[in-house]
Amino acid sequence: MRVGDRHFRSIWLEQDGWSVGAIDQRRLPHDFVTVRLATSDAAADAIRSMLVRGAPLIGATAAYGMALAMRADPSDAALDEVHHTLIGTRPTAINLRWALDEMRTLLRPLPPQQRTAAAYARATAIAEEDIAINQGIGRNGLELIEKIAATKKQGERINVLTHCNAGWLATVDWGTATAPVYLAHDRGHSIHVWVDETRPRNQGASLTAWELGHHGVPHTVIPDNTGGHLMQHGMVDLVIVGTDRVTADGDVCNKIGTYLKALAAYDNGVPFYVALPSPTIDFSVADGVREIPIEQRGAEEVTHMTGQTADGRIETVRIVPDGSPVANYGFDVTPARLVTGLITERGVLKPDRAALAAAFPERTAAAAE
Ligand SMILES: CSC[C@H]1O[C@H](OP(=O)(O)O)[C@H](O)[C@@H]1O
Repeated sequence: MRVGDRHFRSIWLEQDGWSVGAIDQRRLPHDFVTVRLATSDAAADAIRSMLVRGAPLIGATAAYGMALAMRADPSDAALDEVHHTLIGTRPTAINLRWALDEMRTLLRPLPPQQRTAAAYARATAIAEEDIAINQGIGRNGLELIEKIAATKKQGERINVLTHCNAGWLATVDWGTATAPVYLAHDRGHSIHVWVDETRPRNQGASLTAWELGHHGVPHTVIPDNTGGHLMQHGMVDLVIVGTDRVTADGDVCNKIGTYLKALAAYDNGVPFYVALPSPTIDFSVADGVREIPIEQRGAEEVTHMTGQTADGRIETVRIVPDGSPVANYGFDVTPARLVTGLITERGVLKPDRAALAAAFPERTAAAAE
């Protein structure tokens, strides 16, 4: 998407045809820095450190990581080792496992000498597919926004609330939750986004606000605890969030705090939508609260904050007393009963097994094998 007068994706194949470029999202919003990943270990470190983050993007990065590994050593042992290394980087987003299993299923039967070219072709296809899927999500979500626009006076603002970053930075391009917003804005609708800052890593304040600002979308950054108040006062027309894993029964795992937004939305009759590409559906699990592994990240993400001083220096400061214990759960699960609809590339679906199976029969067949 747009960064000033240039267009970027979140990940790309470099001119050399084999190394991988990515935006260092840890440096945003203060510095726009790109990096070149030249080994599968560098790809794994990029995922672990959240240099790249967002369910679809870590899947695409892992796919390219396997291609980098095959370029270095296309043996069976190397294939198994890189699959094991990459799948262990982050446990919650199912896109990571989906992409790695796709790659291994493709590569395993091939003679080693054919694996590198096949790996790069499939990794590139996964990235291109993500863009096309997100454009489909955008079109299907736009219909929801335009239905709301039709109930408002000419030019009256449509207010969307989102949590964390499910924007183009969380995918290869366009984003999931933001794709309908970008399309609505580009079509001239008066759309505004309440952006949850999303403690502790502040993906909303640092990434979603940065994205929307570069695209010219009106937005307001709010502390995480504000959404319920806004909904009580009729200031939110709909909530659209992303997700890291949706179960066969429609439970939604997403950034910590999403469940609380869903409860507030349910209590105030605000439509709560989740935007997702089909690789985010995990047909092998039903009960999200009990079956989805929730990543716990380091205490330093809670005890410290990083920001920019008035004279432009980047500083990290402690905000929690030394010695105070910390819990840092990265995700939570919103039960399907709190979800109004799932915005997918194949339409807006009810959050239930029958709707998901009907929309994606090929995925349910594969899960049954
Ligand atoms: C389009 S999926 C984005 C999803 O991923 C984020 O998690 P993280 O920033 O930790 O990778 C968050 O849960 C977003 O909703």
